[in-house]
Amino acid sequence: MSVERKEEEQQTQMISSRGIAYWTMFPKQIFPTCLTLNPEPAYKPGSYEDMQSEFSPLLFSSMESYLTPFLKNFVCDSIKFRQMRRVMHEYLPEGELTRVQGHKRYRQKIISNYQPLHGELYTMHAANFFVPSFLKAVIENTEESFRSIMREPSRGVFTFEMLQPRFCELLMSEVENFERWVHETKFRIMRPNTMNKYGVVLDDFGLENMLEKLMEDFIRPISTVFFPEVGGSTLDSHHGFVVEYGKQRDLKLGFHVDDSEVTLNVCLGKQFSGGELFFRGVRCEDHVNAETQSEEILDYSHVPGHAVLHYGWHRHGARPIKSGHRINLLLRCKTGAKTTECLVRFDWPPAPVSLSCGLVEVGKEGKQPAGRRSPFFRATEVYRRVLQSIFSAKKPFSANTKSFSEEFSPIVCLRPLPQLRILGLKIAEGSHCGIARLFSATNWQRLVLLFMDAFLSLRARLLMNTPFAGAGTPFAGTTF
Ligand SMILES: O=C(O)CCC(=O)C(=O)O
Ligand SMILES: [Fe+2]
Repeated sequence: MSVERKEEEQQTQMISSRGIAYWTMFPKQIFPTCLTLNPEPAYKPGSYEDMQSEFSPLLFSSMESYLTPFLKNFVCDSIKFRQMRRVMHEYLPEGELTRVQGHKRYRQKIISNYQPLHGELYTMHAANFFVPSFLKAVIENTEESFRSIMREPSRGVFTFEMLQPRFCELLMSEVENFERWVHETKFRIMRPNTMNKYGVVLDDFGLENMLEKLMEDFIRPISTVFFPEVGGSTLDSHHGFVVEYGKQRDLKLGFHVDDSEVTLNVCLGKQFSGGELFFRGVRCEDHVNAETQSEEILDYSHVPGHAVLHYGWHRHGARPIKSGHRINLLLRCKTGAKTTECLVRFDWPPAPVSLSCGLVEVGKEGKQPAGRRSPFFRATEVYRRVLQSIFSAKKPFSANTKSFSEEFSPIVCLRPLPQLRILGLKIAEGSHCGIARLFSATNWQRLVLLFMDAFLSLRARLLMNTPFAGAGTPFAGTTF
């Protein structure tokens, strides 16, 4: 019996005991409409921790508020669970599930064979890991406390002392031990990214939970203050690894942007010269090669124990190392991977905006609530990702996202995905453009909800199974 079938039966049995088994037999027929346009803001979703699934329980919780009222009112969580799981499967990109499962097996294989050297690294011991000034600032958790330990040598690049020397030593020694094990067992490991031939992914050999804590309890509070516009307060997934430079290691790192909203880069050691980190301004994907303004130029020399925190889209690279050996801990943090909590509603007029570089800078003259910094919006990137996520599912049109505005504005209806429609979406026309955020989640991408354009009062949403409002009618039926 297939796993799926078996699971289905088990679930049916479980539900039968409550006398409503038949609901689960024909889920699609019974519930052709599963999700609604508007989540209920005050809705309290249930917990899906106990449900066996390939998806994160958080994903189910966050999706629950988008269920139709009919489904939401069901007392039986299994029914909701099944419906949501069905929708996720329907919209999951081909191969994604296989990839995720393959990586899970890869990690399990390492973790069940590799013997850690320093067990104390594997759970968060803040007092042992961080320098007191850093800890104090995070505990106080105010912009002032963070600024009191930080420098901002270039806009959006923050540097501060963070890790205790002993922690750095232990982590480097653990990495060395892991590499020894890899060498001895001839285990084929995946390197942190395509640019590094050396370095290891810390999440792959057991440090995932500790690094998740590092992101949640230490980096997210800081990002909430300094990187709100890219979802700093909702960072919910990370990629943690070390990079190594030196003789018989990587020598430098080319100019690039990270696949992250916010990146933490901390030097662990050891002795070295050269290898400076250089920054050249934040750009969206379409403009990564655009000119650099003089005020965007920053060269930074790494100091062991000291951290740099920056936008993932801040263009940067590392200069060649001249001597010695440099090891850095990298934590690339992303938002929206696990939950849709990042459905941030921009509640102030975002005007004026400019799309000259796809990087929308908002607010110089615009009104902003006190305490908010003038933010960047990676509008082009957001649109691209929204479209890509839709297109890659079924390829309804030739996915030339650049000509999106001519092709689809102002009303978009993705016919081959009849349930998915974006209405009233006006993109990148002239000098005005709304604020749009992609609230993606690994598997939730097909279900992208979204967007608003407060400036133009246009609303664009990705609709699920809701009636088409009719071409030419800006969708204005709802407000956030
Ligand atoms: O070597 C460094 O400090 C930069 C590393 C980096 O930017 C990366 O791995 O993405
Ligand atoms: Fe990087």
